Amino acid sequence: MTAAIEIEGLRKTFHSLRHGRRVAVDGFDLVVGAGQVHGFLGPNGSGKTTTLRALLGLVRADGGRMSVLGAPSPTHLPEVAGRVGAIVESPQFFGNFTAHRTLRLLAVAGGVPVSRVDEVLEQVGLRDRGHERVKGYSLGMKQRLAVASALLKGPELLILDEPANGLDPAGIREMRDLMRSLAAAGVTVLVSSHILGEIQLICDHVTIISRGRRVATGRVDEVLAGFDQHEFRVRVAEPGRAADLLRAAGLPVRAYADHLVVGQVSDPTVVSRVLGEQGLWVQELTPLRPDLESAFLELTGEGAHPALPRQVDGAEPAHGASEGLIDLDVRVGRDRGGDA
Ligand SMILES: Nc1ncnc2c1ncn2[C@@H]1O[C@H](COP(=O)(O)OP(=O)(O)OP(=O)(O)O)[C@@H](O)[C@H]1O
Repeated sequence: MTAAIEIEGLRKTFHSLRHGRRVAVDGFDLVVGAGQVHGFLGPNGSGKTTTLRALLGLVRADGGRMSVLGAPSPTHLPEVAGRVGAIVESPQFFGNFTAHRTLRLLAVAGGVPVSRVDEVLEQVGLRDRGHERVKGYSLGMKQRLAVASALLKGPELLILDEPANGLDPAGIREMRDLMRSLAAAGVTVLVSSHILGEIQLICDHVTIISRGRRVATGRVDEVLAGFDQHEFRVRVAEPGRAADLLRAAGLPVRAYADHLVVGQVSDPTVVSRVLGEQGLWVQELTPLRPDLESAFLELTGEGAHPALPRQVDGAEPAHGASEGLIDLDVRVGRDRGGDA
């Protein structure tokens, strides 16, 4: 697998008079294969933005090795900068400019043919509104304009930090469709988010960070498989008696108002046979698949279950580069200051 992004052992600690020492990223590893749509998940403050900023040379890492499209980062980023689009936090645009004018200026500044402006406006679904002033745009439209600006140079790798942040459900759906169409066009996408349902719908791979460390990585279905407890929802007349029978057969059972949840079911016919043999006919027998949200909550500490693995991470570490700061054409939003 060709890696579009490799991070190995990234470390970053912030020091400030007000908050003292704050370890943001603590030996973090990430590998994004070319062609993947890779979700980068973590709770607030877990180190996602710091990781992306370090990768893009916007903050100096304390240690670790990184590469982008094979180029050691940040030292050799300029060599691949033209092939990478990135949006780290919400970019600011001049409200009095139209999207068209904004993009035209960015195209000229970036040495990109201005004919790209209409193409990217079309790509993000803003072509009809491209001659309106940005100050009249919804948040979702501004986010799409940000993506359009990152697409101007036709990047093969797109890095998006929380693109769905603050969007309403319609805006999130638009962003999801946009990312899907980019993926279909062969763009590798790394997208950070804490909106898990969206990530599950969009991404084929996922890496989960908690307190600056990777706690899971892999294909979404592989990560979820680690959390499959083979549970089934069972509806049956006389649920009390059914629960006793199933427990006597050695299966863990949780009773709810109108159904039972039976665990460790490797073969569902066992459930129907145990109950059917005693004249209890099963009305519903539905597998309960783990979703990314429950896996995330287990891995990041909230709702942790002692019986579940805390670490489902079996990936190989990445190999990358050294340190130093460079200037990369990245759309950056609010800067929280601190040491860089
Ligand atoms: N410039 C800075 N100065 C001091 N501390 C910082 C700075 N940037 C980040 N931090 C701290 O580093 C930790 C990780 O923050 P980071 O923004 O990387 O997390 P995140 O996962 O992106 O969270 P969110 O989803 O809330 O943006 C937090 O404790 C944060 O307060």
